[in-house]
Amino acid sequence: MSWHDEPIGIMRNASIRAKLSGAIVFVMLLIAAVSGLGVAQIISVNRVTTEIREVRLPQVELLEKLRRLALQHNLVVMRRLQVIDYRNLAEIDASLNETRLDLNTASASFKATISSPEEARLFAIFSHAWEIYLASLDQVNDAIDSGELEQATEYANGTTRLQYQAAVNELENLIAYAKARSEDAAARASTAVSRAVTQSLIALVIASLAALGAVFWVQRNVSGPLRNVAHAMRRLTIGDHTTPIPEPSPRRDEIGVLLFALAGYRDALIHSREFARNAEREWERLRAAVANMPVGLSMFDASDRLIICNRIYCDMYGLAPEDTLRGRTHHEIFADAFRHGGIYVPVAEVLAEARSSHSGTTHFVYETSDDRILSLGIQNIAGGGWIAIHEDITARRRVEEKIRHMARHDALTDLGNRLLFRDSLEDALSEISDKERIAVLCIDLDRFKNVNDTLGHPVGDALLQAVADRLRSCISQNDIAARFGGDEFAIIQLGPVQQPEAATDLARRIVRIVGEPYEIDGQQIIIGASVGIAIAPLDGSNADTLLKNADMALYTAKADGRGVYRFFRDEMSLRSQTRRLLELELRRALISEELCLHYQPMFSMDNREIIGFEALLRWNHPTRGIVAPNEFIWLAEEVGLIVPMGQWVLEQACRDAASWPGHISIAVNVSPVQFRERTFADQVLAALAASGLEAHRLEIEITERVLIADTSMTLAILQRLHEIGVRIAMDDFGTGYSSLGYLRQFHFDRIKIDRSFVADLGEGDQESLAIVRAVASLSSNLNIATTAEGVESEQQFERLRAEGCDTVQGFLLGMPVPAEEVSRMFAEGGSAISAA
Ligand SMILES: Nc1nc2c(ncn2[C@@H]2O[C@@H]3COP(=O)(O)O[C@H]4[C@@H](O)[C@H](n5cnc6c(=O)[nH]c(N)nc65)O[C@@H]4COP(=O)(O)O[C@H]3[C@H]2O)c(=O)[nH]1
Repeated sequence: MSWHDEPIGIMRNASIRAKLSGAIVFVMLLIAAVSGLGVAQIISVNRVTTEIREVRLPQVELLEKLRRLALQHNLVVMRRLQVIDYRNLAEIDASLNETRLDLNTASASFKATISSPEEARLFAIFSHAWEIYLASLDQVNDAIDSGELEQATEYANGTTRLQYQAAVNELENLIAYAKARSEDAAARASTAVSRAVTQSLIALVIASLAALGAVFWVQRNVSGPLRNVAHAMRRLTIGDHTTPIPEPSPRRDEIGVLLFALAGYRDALIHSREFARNAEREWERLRAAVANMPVGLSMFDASDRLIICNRIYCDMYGLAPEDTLRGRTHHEIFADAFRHGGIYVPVAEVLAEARSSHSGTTHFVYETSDDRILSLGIQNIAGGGWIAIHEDITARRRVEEKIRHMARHDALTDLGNRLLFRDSLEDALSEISDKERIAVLCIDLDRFKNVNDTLGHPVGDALLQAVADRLRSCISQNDIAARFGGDEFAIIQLGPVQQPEAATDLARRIVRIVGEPYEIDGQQIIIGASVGIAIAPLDGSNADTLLKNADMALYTAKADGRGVYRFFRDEMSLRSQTRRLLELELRRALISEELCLHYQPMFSMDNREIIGFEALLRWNHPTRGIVAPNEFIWLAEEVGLIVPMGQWVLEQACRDAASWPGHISIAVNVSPVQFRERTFADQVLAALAASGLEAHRLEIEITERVLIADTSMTLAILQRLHEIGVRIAMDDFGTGYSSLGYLRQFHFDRIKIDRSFVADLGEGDQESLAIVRAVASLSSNLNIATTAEGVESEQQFERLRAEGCDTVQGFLLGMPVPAEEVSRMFAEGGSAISAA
C-alpha cells in the first residue's frame, strides 16, 4: 500500500461499528455545526436588533426629541419676543428653562449612547452650533431686557435665527447619521437573518445528504451484503453449495469476517457433504466387501448392537433376516436363534476374553452340535465396537488332517511313509531297555518292475496295494509298516518279542504271503519278496544306521537269488561300498575314455551277407579288462550316467559307420532313461550331422521299457526320428507282456526276436517255434523286417530261415568285434563280406 492508499486501507479495514460510529459522529457534528451556525446567526441577528432597539432607535428618538425640543425652544424664544405683557414673561421663561433643561437632558442621554467617533464628532458640532445659538439668543434676551425690542427682534430674526438654523442643520446631520446607522443595523440584521437561513438550509442539505449517504452506505455495505449472506446461507442450508459467495478478501470488517466465515462454512459444508458422500461410498463398499467375503462377518457397535453382517454369517448359524436387524444385540440375535433350535455360539465368552486381552483380539475354535468346526475371531475396534469373523473350518480342518496324514503316509497304500517310519523308529529306539530288541525289515518286491513295465502303472499300483494289505496282515498290532516308494517296503517289529526269532518268522511269513499269486484285472501275477533285516541295538542304535544296514541285508537277499531274507552282517557293508566304488569308476571311465564300442554284424538270411552292425558298449577297465554292458548299464541307468554315456555311443557309432560302405547300417541300443530327455531327437540329429551319416543307415533299438515309461512323449520322439529317416527297431521282442500291443502304437522298421526263443529253437521247443513263427508271419504281414538274435547253430539258422526271418545275428555268423576289425574287414573284402 502506498502512502496515499493508507487512509483508504484503514477505512476499508475499519470495522462496521467504527464506520457507523464515525458516520453518527459525523452527522452529530454536522447537526452541532448547523445548530452552532444557527445560534451564531441568532446571536448575530439579536446583537443587531439589540443595537437597533437599544441604541439606534433610542438615539433616533433622542435626536428627534432634541429636534423637537430645539424647535420648541426656538418657538418659545420667538414667543418671548412677541410677549408684550410682562406678566406672561415669567411663564415663558419658565417654559424656556424647562425646554432648555429637557434639551440638556436629551443631549446628555444622547451623549451617553454615542458609540462611534463620527457620532461624537457630529454631536460635538451640533453642541457647538447650539452653544453659538444660545449665545446669540443671550444677545436677544439682553436686548429684550434692555427693552430694545426692535434690536431683539432683529437679532432674533437675524443672527439668532441663522445660529438656530445652523444648530438645527447639524442636528439634522446627526439625525441623518443616526438613521443611517439604524438602517445599516437593520440591513445587517436582515443580511444576518438571510445568511442564517441560507446557511441553515445548506447545513440542512449537507446533513440530509450525509444522512442519505450514511443510509446508502449502510444499504450498500451492510444491509446488501448481509442480505446476500442471508441468501447464501439459505441456499447453502438447502444444499445448494454452488451459490456464489462474494469475495471477502477486500474487506476486513465484520462483513468481510462474516463472508470469510461463510466461505469457510460453505467449504466446510462442501467438505462435509463430500465427506458424507465418501462415507456413503465407503459404506457401500464395506457392504459389498462384507457381502462378498468368503467368511461370516458381523460388526457391532460399542453397545454391542449389530451394525452390519453378511449372508454367510446368517447361513452359518441359521439366522433369519429378522434376527439380524440392525441394532439388535448379539445376545438377542443368538438367544433367539438358539431358542429356535440353532446352535450355541459362545460370542459372549469370546468377547469377554477379547476385551480383557492385551491385543483386543481373541480367536476361538469350537465344535458345534451338528459336527461342524467353527472358528470365531473377535477384534475390538478402536473407539468402541468389535468385529467378529466366523468361519466354518470343518473342510479345512479335515483337509489339514488329511495333509498331515498324507505328509506321513503313502498315498497309494496308506501305509506310513519314510518320515513316519523314521520318527517311529527313533521314538522306539529312545524308549527301549537294555534287554529289548527292535527289528527293522526292508522289503523289496522281486519282478515288480517287470510287471509295472509290461502291464502298466495301474496294474502296478493295484499290485502294490495288494502287497500292502498282505504286509498289514503279517504284522502285529504294535508293528509299523511303511512304503518308501516304488516297490520298497519296511517294517518295524517292536517288542516284547524274542529276537532274532520273531524277525525270522515275520520275514518267512512275508516271503510266503507276498509270494502267493495275485489276481489283478483278470491277470494272474506272481512276484516275490526279498527281505533284509537289521536288529537294534546290535546292528545300529539309530534309525539311519538301522535302515542302511537292513537295506544292505536286502541287497544281499536280492543278490542271493530273491525270494529270501537275510540278516545284516558286517561284511555286507563291504559289498555296498563296492557298488559305490563301481559308480565312481564308471564316472571316471566316461571321462577318461575307457569306454569303447564293439560291433556285431547282422546278416541277410538269403545270402549270409552283412547288411549292418549292432553297436555294443564295452568298458575297457584298467584292471578288470573288458567289462560287458550288463554289468554296468543298470548302474549307469540308476545314477543317470546313461544319458551322457548313450550320447557318446550314438556319436561314436555314427562316426564309425560313416566310414563304412553306404549300404551297411548301424544299430544303436537306447535306454529308456535317454528317452526321458525331450532333446533326444535333437541329439540324434546332431550325431548324424556331425558324422555325415545318412539318417536311413541309423537304426535305433529300443525295448518295451522305453514305450512303457511315457508313451505320448516317447511316441512323439520316435515319430520325429522316423520323419528324419532314422529306422526304429524293437529289441528283445517277446520277452515282455505287451510286445504285440506296441506294434499297434508305432510302425517299427524291425523286430528283433529275443535270443531266448532262438536258443529254445535248437532244443526243439515247440512253444518257442510257434512264437518265432507267429512273429515272422506277423512281421511279414505288417511289412516289418525281422532279425533273430543269438543264432549260435546252423540248426537254428535253418529253422529261422524256414520260418521266414529276414536277417540273423549271432555267434554262428559273427561275434562282436572292435571297430578297427570292422574297418579291416571292409578294407579286405569290400562291401560284401561274407561271414564265417
Ligand atoms: N549267448 C549269446 N549271446 C549273443 C549271441 N549273439 C549276440 N549275443 C549277445 O547278445 C547281446 C545283444 O544285444 P542286446 O540284446 O541288445 O542286449 C544288450 C543291450 O541291451 C545292452 N547294451 C549293449 N550295448 C548297449 C548300449 O550301448 N546302450 C544300451 N542302452 N544298452 C546296451 O546290453 C545287452 C548285452 O549286451 P552284450 O553283453 O554285448 O550282448 C549282446 C551280444 O554280445 C549269441 O549267439 N549267443
